[in-house]
Parts: sequence; structure tokens; C-alpha cells
Amino acid sequence: MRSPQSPVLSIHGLIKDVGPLSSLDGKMLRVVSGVSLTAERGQVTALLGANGAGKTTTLECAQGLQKRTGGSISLLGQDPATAGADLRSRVGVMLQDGGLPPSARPIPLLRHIAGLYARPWPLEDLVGRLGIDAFSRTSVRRLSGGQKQRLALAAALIGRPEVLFLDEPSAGLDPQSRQLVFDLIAELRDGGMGIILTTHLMDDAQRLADYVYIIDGGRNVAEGTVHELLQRNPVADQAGEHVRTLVFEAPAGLDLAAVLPDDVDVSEARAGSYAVTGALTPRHLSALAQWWEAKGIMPASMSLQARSLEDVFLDISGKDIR
Ligand SMILES: Nc1ncnc2c1ncn2[C@@H]1O[C@H](COP(=O)(O)OP(=O)(O)OP(=O)(O)O)[C@@H](O)[C@H]1O
Repeated sequence: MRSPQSPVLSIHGLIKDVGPLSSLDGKMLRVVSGVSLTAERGQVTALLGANGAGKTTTLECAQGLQKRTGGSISLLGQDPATAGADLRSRVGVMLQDGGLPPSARPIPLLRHIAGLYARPWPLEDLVGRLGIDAFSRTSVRRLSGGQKQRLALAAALIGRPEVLFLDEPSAGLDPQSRQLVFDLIAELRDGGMGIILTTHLMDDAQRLADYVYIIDGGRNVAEGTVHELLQRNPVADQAGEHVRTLVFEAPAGLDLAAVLPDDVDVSEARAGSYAVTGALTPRHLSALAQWWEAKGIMPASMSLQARSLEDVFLDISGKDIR
């Protein structure tokens, strides 16, 4: 558990039942079974979990959009279930489906939302930052998924919230838009905003999150900084050495097995794309480099990979599809 400094959000033992469901003979279904978490100012807190883990339900309860069955929630010091408009004006929410009116056009829509706040973000600046000028005359219903996503982020930010909730922020974004959105999130975090996001993309959590909660089956199953989670049960070989993978691109068909000792696995997953996995030491790297030098081979790209957050996540929550 991290020590709370000035949490923007704290959730203790959240329970959420839905139903009654006809598929359960009229019984209720417990979809969140005691989730607890805290999110700090000036940090990105990620809820990571497989499909159906309970991430969206947890955050919708935190935002006061769903009524909780049990547990306690404090958002900026208030209970979101009973708080009024004052709390809502301090919180920005970007939902998975955007929640934007289909016939609206981006600029008038953002201008309208800005009019609801005393100190909105200057419209032109936000529109420029998120590249909304490129589709400012298109109605919401005709926007692409990624354009809708950027507009939804602008709508969540225009009131300069103290806390920002993002549900799957990179869904549907192309690499350029994703970078743009990630840079903005990092800047807002550095400016002191508390940002809470859900994702099932390890890469998003690895790139953005200061602290990660892994949720599975409506429960907390692990938490920590990305670094702490990556240190958890690192893959070790029989001698206890940590396993790493060296990935590189080079001419196809190289006989690496002849160069490297047989304590490592060598594979060429597709022509010219190699992976060397094992308890790698400088000796392995040196053998490879000397051979490359002798043969005049310069790899087009190369990276040494330790365990990824995806490996940790699969270890914790299992490999079954949800
Ligand atoms: N009203 C409801 N009726 C029936 N089941 C529900 C209802 N609301 C949520 N659930 C179920 O609760 C579980 C948690 O849903 P939730 O949307 O919180 O998951 P999630 O972690 O956000 O998943 P995803 O990554 O797919 O968005 C799912 O199995 C979902 O089907």
C-alpha cells in the first residue's frame, strides 16, 4: 500500500451488485467485490484488468454515475453519491463511448461546455493542442473513433478539472494521436492534476502510470509502481539467474545456434527477426558482437527486454480469455 499524501480519490471495500438478472433466476450479480484504491494529486493511477474485471464499474461508482452497494468512496473529500454540482465542476470524465451529442459540431460543443465554467481552458489552445481544428466542421456522428476520443478528452478538460478520469484513453488512436494524448496527460500530471485511468493495455500503463492497481474478478489482485510490479517474481532459470530476451533485426537465415552456447534459446520468428532468450550475460552479448563484426553484420534494430508488465499481468490473472 502506498502512503496517502493528499489523495484526490480513495475507495475502501467497494461493493457493486447489478440486477436482478433473469439469467440468474432474478438474483443479483456481484460485479465488484471489495475494491480499494487511492489516487494522488500529480500522479497517474492506472486500473489494469482484463475485459469484465470491474474497472469501469469501479470508476463509475467513484464518479457518482452508478450507485454503490457497499464500501466508501471519497472524491476530493466528498462522497460522490451525495455530492452536488460543485464536485462535478472539479472533475473531468472521459467515457469509453464518448457520451457526446451526435449532431453537435466540435467547436460549438466545446464553447457551450466552456460556458458552464468560471475559468475554462482557453478554447483555441485546447483545440490546437488536440488537433481538433482538422475536423472542427464535422458533426460528432461522422467523426472517426480517434477524432471522437480527442474531442471527448477536450470536453473533459475544458473546465480545468482537479481530477481527470479516463476510460481506455488510447482506444482507437493512431500512433501520432496517441503520442499527442500521452504528452498532454504527462503535462497535466506534472501540473498537479490527479489522473485516474483504466486500461487493459500494458503498454499504456507502462508508459503513463505512476501507480498501478491490477483488478481481476472485481477484486484487487496486485498493486505497485510499474517498477515494483516488474520486480515481482521475475522469471528465473534453474540457477536463479534472471531471464532476458535480446531481440534484433538482421539479414534472414543466420545460424545463431552455432555462435551462442546452448544455454540460451534462439528463434527467428519471421525472416530476419531474431530472439535470443535465457540468462543472458555479457559473455553472450560479446560472442554475438564478435561474430557480427567478423561477418560484417550490423543489426537494423536491437533491444534487450526484461520482463514486461504483460508477463506480470498474465502471471497474476491467468491466461484464460474473459
Ligand atoms: N448492469 C449489468 N448487468 C449485468 N452485468 C453487468 C452489468 N454491469 C456490469 N456487468 C458485468 O460486470 C463485469 C464488470 O464490468 P466492467 O464494465 O466494470 O468491466 P471492465 O473491467 O471495465 O471491462 P472492459 O475492459 O471490457 O471495459 C462484467 O462482467 C460485466 O458484464
